[in-house]
Amino acid sequence: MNITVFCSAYSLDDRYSAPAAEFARLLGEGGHTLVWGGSNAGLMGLLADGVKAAGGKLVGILVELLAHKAYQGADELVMTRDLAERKAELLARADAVVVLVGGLGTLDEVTEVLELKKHNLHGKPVVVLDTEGFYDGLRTQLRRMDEEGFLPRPLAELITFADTPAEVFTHLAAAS
Ligand SMILES: C/C(=C\CNc1ncnc2c1ncn2[C@@H]1O[C@H](COP(=O)(O)O)[C@@H](O)[C@H]1O)CO
Repeated sequence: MNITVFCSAYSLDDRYSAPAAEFARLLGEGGHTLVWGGSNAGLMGLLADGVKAAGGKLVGILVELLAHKAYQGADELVMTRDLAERKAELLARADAVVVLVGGLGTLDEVTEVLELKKHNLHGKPVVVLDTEGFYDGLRTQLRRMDEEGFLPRPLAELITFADTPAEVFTHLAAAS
């Protein structure tokens, strides 16, 4: 399975990096391919190192403006002209999307994927690994949208949340 992952470009403490490393190991050992932003920065680099060490493949979708942060050792690197083109490519290459902890870049990516799914422009599973309750706020906001009529279809059809790396793969298996 090609699994597109959105996550932080910053180095984070063990609370966040250990579950990301565990997720990377499971992805690689499962024989999956990591599709990601193609950077060696922070959690993105840790993720790629972990997938590679566990025998998985790496497909990096880079953007010209961040080419100097390219991960060395990917199986394939795709250069895109701008962030919009990169987001489209990250989704086009995915069988499923997984979201790890991250900042504005990650939030932008997952929001776009959900908006496209809302309009039935794709039907790919989207699973959030909610490490340390990092996404409690997002969960609350999305639930409120669901309960108060801001979504055209049930939230559960758009996104699922997992508490552990292993649970992410349980959700992905159930969706495929
Ligand atoms: C942090 C530094 C450079 C950032 N380099 C990036 N390289 C590749 N992809 C990136 C980078 N920054 C953001 N992205 C994309 O957004 C997500 C991470 O953003 P966040 O704001 O950290 O959550 C990630 O999924 C990428 O696709 C300087 O060292």
